[in-house]
Amino acid sequence: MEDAVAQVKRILKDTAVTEAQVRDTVWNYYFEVDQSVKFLRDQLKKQENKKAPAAKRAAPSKAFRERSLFADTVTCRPGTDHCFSENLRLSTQPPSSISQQRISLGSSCRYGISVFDGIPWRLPMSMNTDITYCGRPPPRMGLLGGSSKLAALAKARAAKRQQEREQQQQQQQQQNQPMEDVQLAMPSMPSMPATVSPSGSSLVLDTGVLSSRSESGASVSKRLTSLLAERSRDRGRTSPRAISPEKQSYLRRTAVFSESIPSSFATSLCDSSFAPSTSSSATSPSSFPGGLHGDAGGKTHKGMSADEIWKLITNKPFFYLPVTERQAEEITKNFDKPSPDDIIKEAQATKGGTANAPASKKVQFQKGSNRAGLERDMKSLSIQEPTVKVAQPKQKINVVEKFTSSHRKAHINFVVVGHVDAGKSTLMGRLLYEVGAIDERTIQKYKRDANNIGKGSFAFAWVLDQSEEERERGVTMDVAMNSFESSKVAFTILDAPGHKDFVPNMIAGASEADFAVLVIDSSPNAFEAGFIQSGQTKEHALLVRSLGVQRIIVAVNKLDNAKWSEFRFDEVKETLLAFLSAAGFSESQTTFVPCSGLSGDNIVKRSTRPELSWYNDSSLLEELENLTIVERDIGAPLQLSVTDVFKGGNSSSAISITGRINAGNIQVGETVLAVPSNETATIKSITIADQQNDWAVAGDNVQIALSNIDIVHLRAGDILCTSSSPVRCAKTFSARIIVFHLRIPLIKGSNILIYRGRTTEAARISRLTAVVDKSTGKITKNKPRHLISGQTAIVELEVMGSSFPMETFKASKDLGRIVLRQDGITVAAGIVEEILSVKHDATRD
Ligand SMILES: Nc1nc2c(ncn2[C@@H]2O[C@H](COP(=O)(O)OP(=O)(O)OP(=O)(O)O)[C@@H](O)[C@H]2O)c(=O)[nH]1
Repeated sequence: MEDAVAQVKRILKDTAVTEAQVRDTVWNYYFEVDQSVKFLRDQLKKQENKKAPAAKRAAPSKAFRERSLFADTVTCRPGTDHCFSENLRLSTQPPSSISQQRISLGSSCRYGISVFDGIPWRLPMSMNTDITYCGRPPPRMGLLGGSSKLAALAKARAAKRQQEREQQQQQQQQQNQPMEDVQLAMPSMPSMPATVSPSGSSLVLDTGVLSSRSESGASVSKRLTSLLAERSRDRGRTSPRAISPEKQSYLRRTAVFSESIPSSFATSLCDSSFAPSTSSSATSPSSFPGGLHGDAGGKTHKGMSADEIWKLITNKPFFYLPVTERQAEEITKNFDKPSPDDIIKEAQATKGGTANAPASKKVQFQKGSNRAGLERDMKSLSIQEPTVKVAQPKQKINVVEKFTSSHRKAHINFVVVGHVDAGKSTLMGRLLYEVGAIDERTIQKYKRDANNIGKGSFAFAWVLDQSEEERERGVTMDVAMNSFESSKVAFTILDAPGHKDFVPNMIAGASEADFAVLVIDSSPNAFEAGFIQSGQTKEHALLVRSLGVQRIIVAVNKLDNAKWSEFRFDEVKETLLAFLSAAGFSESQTTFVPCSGLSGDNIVKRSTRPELSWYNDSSLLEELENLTIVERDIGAPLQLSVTDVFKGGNSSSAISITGRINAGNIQVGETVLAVPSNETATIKSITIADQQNDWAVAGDNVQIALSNIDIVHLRAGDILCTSSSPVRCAKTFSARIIVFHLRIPLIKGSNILIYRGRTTEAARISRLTAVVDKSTGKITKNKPRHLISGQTAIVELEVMGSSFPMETFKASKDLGRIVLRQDGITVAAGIVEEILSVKHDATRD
C-alpha cells in the first residue's frame, strides 16, 4: 500500500491531489498505480470543468425519521412497580400516534425482560429499567378483505361463543370448592404424595408463582394455617395418616412441598435476604424464614400473623428442593460407603497381588472423610500445565536458499469462474486432456459412462467433476483442484462452481488463486442471462477482484453456438470491458480469448478453423503462460490455509491436511501451531503435486502429514503458523468495505456472515463508522444510519463465534480480505484495517 501511494504521489506531485484521495484511490484500485493515476487525473479534470455544487443528498423519509426517533427515545429510568403483559408489543409507530402505557421493570419483575426478546433493535435496558411502552393497537374490526355480511356473521358467532363460555364458567363456579380458583403457574403435580410425612417439618406454598383469582391472600393463608395446625396435631403419630379427599385435592392443587433449606447456590439465585443463617439452628426447620408451622390460629412464626406471612411469601421468590431433610440425609449416607465399582476394583486389586495397594482414590477418601482429610486431599491435587515441545528438524534446512537454488518451475494458481453452465469444467477438462495431463483411455471411459446416463456432452467436465452427485446433476458443487505443467510453468486449476447456491465454495477457491479465468457462455441470450444482476458473471468478477486477483483472462466460450461470429465476440468483449474496468480490473490486465471447450478450438493451440480466421492472437494456454508470476514472501513467518483435513495420507497413523502456503515456508520435522485450536503439531511429511519433498514455500499447494495432534483440533479454514508469530482470532475489527448490490440497506446491528477462504463466521455490524466518497477519498458522513449499494464505508464488525483467525490486510493480504454475505447474497467485500479486540479463549464451536 505504502509503495503504491508513494508512486502515485510521485507521478502526481504537481497536482492538487490530497494524501487521502491518493490513499483511497489506491485502495479502490487494489494498489494498482497506473489505474489509480488515471483515475485521479480524470477526477482532477472533472473538478476543473464543472464546479457545480454537489447534489443534495435525499433526506430520509418522514416515516424513517419517526421510527428512528422513537427507537432512540425509549425512556429508561429506575422503577419499582411492575406491570407487563405478553399481549403488549412495542410499536414501530411514533409514540404520539397511539396511546401509551408505562411499563416499569422492577427487581421483582426481572423475568419480564424476556417480553422484549426478538424486537428488531436493541433497547438500552437492564434489570431495573422503566420502558415507555406502547399498548396493543385496538382490535381490527371486520374480516380481512371480507364482506360486511361475513363480518356480521362472525361477530354473532363470537358473541354466542362468549355467552356459552360465561355460562360454563358460572356452572363451574357453583360446583367448585372455593380453593379451585387457586392456580399455579407451575404445572400441576399429579404425583404429589397425598399423605404428609411425619418427618416433614413444615409446609410452604410456592407463592412466587401463585396467583389467586377470587380468593384473597388472607383467606388462603387462614385455611393453610388451619391445615397445618391439623397436621401438627398428627405429629405424634407413627404411621402416616390418610387425609380427606378434599385435602388431598387441595394438596395436589397447591403443590405443597416439604421444604428443605435452600442451598447457597439456590439462595444466591433467588434472594440472599432469605438465606438461612449460618448458625446451627439454620438447619432446623423452625428457623426457615417465613416457615409456616402448625401453631394453629393467632400468631404463627416469630410472632407473625398468617396475613403477614402471606404478604412476606407473596413478595419473595423462594426456591424449594423437593426432598425432605430425612430423604436428603439418606442420600448423603449413601456416599459414606464405597460404590459397587469401587468394591469390584478393590477386589480385583487384591486378587492381582496388590492387596495393600489402595483400591481407588475415592475409597481412600471415603474412609478418612473428615474435613481436614478433604482439605489435605484437595491440596495434594494439582493441575500441571502441558509442556509444549517445540520439535526442531533433525537437520534444519535453509529453505529460502534451497528454493533459490532449486530452479523450480514457476507456480501459478488460477481460479475458473463464471455463470452456471458457462462451460468451465468442460473447458478445463479439454485443457488437461490436450496438455496430456489426462490420458486418452480415461477420456474414452468418461465419454462412455456419460453417454450411458444421457450426459455425453459432460465427458470433459467429468475430469474435474469427480463426485457422483456432481456428475448426475451435471453441476459443479465444490472447488475441484487439478494441476498440469507447461514447458515453463506449473499450474494449479481451481474449478469453482457457477451455481449461486455454491458461491461460498467459489469464494474459497478464489481466495487461493493468483489469477482468474472468467468463462462466458457466448451462445445467443446465454451471455445476457449470466450478466444480469441475479447472474453470477458480475458477482464472480467482483468477488475475485475483491479477493485480490488483478489479472483476468476472459474465455469467450461456446462460440461454436454463435457460429464463430466476430460480431458476437466483440459485443461480449465491449460489454464486459466496461464492467470489469469499473470493477477495478485495468484494461491492460484483461484479455479475451474466443474459444470452445467442446470443440477444443483455441484452448492449447491456436485454432485453424476458417470461421475463426478473424482472430490471430494467443490461445488460452498461451495467455496463461504469459501471466506474470506473483512474488511471495517465502522468508516471512508461516501462514498456511488449511483446505482439508483427513486421517491417513502418506502415513497411516498421521493426520493429513491439504492447504496452501500463503507466506513463509515449512520443512519436515518442524513444529507448527494450529489456529484457532492453539494446538501444536509436528510435520512428518510434505507432498507437493504427488511428490514427497522436505520443504515447501509460499504459493505451494501441499499435503502435509502431521503428528502429535488430534484430528478434532483441525478443520478446513484453520491456519497453521508458528508459535512465535501466531495468527490472531479477532473478536471485533474494523474493515473498509465496498457495498455490492443490496436489497435492503445495511444498518448497525445487521447480522451477516463473514467469509475468508474456507472459513465462515457469523458476525454483526456493530458500528457504521463512516461513508467514504470513492472519488474524493473523503469521509462524506460520519456514523451513517445505513449503507446502500455502491457505497464504500468503514465499519466495525463483531464476530459472534469464537474462532475466526484473521490478520489485517497490511499484515497479510490473504488473511486480511473478507467477503460479507447475507441471506445467500454477497453484500460487500473489503479488507481488514484494524483488529480491535481478540478472543484469547478462542475455541472450537
Ligand atoms: N456447444 C458447446 N457446449 C459446451 C461448450 N462447453 C461446454 N458446453 C456444454 O455446456 C454444458 C455445461 O458444461 P459444464 O462444463 O458443466 O459447465 P460449468 O460452467 O462447469 O457448470 P457449473 O460448474 O455447474 O457451473 C455441458 O452440456 C457442456 O457440454 C462449448 O464450448 N460449446
